[in-house]
Amino acid sequence: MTDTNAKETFSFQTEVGQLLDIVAGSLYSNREIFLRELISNASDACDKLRYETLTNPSLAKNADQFAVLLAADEKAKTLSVSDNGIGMNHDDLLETLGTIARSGTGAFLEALKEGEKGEVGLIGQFGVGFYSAFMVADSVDVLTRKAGEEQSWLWASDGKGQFAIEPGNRTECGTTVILHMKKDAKEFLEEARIRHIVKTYSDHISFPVLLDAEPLNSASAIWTRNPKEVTDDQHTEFYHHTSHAFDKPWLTLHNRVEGMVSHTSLLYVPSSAPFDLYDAERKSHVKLYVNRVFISENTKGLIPTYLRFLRGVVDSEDLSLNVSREMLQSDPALAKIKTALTKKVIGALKKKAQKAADEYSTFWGNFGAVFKEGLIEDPSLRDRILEVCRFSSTHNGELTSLSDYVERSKEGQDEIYYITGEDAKKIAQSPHLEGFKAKGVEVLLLSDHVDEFWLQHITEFEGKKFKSVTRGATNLDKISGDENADDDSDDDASSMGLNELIAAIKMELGEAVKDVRPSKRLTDSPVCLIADDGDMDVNLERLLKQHGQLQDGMPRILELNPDHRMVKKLAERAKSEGAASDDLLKDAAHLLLDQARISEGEIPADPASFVRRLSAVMDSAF
Ligand SMILES: Nc1ncnc2c1ncn2[C@@H]1O[C@H](COP(=O)(O)OP(=O)(O)OP(=O)(O)O)[C@@H](O)[C@H]1O
Repeated sequence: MTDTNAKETFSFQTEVGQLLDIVAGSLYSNREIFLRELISNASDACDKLRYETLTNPSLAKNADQFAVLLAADEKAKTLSVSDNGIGMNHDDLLETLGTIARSGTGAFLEALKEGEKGEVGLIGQFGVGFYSAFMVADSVDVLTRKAGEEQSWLWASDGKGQFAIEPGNRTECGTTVILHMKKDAKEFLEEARIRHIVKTYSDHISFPVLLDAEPLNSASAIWTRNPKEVTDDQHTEFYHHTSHAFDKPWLTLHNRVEGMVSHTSLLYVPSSAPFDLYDAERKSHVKLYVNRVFISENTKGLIPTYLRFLRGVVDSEDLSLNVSREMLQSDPALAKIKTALTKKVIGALKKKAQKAADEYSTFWGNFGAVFKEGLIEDPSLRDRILEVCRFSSTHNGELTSLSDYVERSKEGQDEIYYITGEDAKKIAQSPHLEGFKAKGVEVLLLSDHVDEFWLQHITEFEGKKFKSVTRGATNLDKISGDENADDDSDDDASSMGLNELIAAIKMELGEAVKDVRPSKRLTDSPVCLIADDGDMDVNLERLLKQHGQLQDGMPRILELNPDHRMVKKLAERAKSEGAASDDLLKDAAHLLLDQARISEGEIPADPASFVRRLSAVMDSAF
């Protein structure tokens, strides 16, 4: 229990202390953003209380009159920001105004650690929330009372390592933040300055922001305005406010849908990837409003998880206000909104991809891996999703669509070739590609984990089957390739001794390989490993092993390049008398297998034996 009469003193969390040192000492030119942050918090508090009053109307007497009040006292040198929102109790104060609550603040500190001191200028972009008050104030008081509770509290700090909490004397719920302004920050007490700051940064706030009872902002939710009347700067401010991001929106989608389930959506695609994009929870971050009433930050069932990079709001008057957040998730109307939004977003991406391929590549670099999850998750929209997917390929350094790939495919080519792996640069160098490159046959280079998985679900595109170049036999002969690049390897395997070499290698390697055979896909490298047609692709096997979902891999097929000088020499040796007891041939069999493994980025199965054999072979060369 808290002793309600005593004044208690606490130390800030270490990171807050560090942050406050930076904030308080900064002669930062954009200090005015402190007001944006405080108004944003006040507006969030009103949103929260308005939601609570849906189920408990007695919580707010003036539920229709939520507002943010600003008051400047030039004599006392104080500026106060008040709201009649949810308020905070003793525990809330301890939890939030003493620790780092917002992700942006943590990111700011990280950037600061990595970067130069000059990066302090980034405060404006990151926004450090409540703590930015200390850029302009010597000390800050917070007088607050939580809705539904009798006790109010006064939090006070000079931002120098400690803060105090004691009982306060507030009669209504809500919060007042009182800033005791620094000498050099008196400008922020001037009416004109305040008016300008609010208009610049907080016009989108949907509650009235009043200075001496005079409204300073439009106080209409930005998404309810005519899209043509919202400027880019206003969008950016709203995007920052609603998503706690600090970049600019790459794409803005503002739509109104009338019909069975009417709704307005204002969605943003960020221009850089948010921190939590790959969090296990895969949360959506689009806020749901019902008839202007804020419902939830992360409503499940509103946005598909593969569009979790979207930010913004959706507001519908056709959802019920009188059900819990959980029940709302299973409302069929919500599912209809989700489908409509998804189609809109994919449609807009398609347009961007067609009209601004360069920009689209940047988007794809940020979010492509997440977006491709939709190929698995959303079978009903698979074709539309596939249409806007882009892939690296051996064609050139640019991304390609599947349709363009198909258009470029060679005569007789009825497959879409791909190679998967973890590192785009490495797979581009893979020996498996040699034969394809020589024939000018394009191969998709797929380096996202998700690629392995959607390829299990989608087997063809425009009548052409997807085919891994690291699995099964290749049929490059039937494809008419580029001039002079045709394979003219000597097929007389027996006269070369190739059959004998293959037999010797098989004998020596035993069950370590599934088969040994001449290769059609190699031109420069002597060997490579291939998965058999029915077996698991090499990269998928590697991924599953990494995640502990697979113990042992399948034996692979070892392919030899019959045109390679070393293979030819070995073949000659295999043909000669005494081959059966030729130690060098035996060592070479193991070394070839290890070499194929190494070229895939793996380590030899038995590194000690590998080194011994390598030494023996090198030794015999001198
Ligand atoms: N006026 C207020 N009324 C009620 N709670 C507030 C108010 N101002 C701040 N808080 C509480 O303090 C917390 C910390 O605020 P701060 O501005 O530092 O970060 P934040 O607003 O949580 O960050 P983000 O903007 O990323 O959500 C808020 O989450 C909120 O719980």
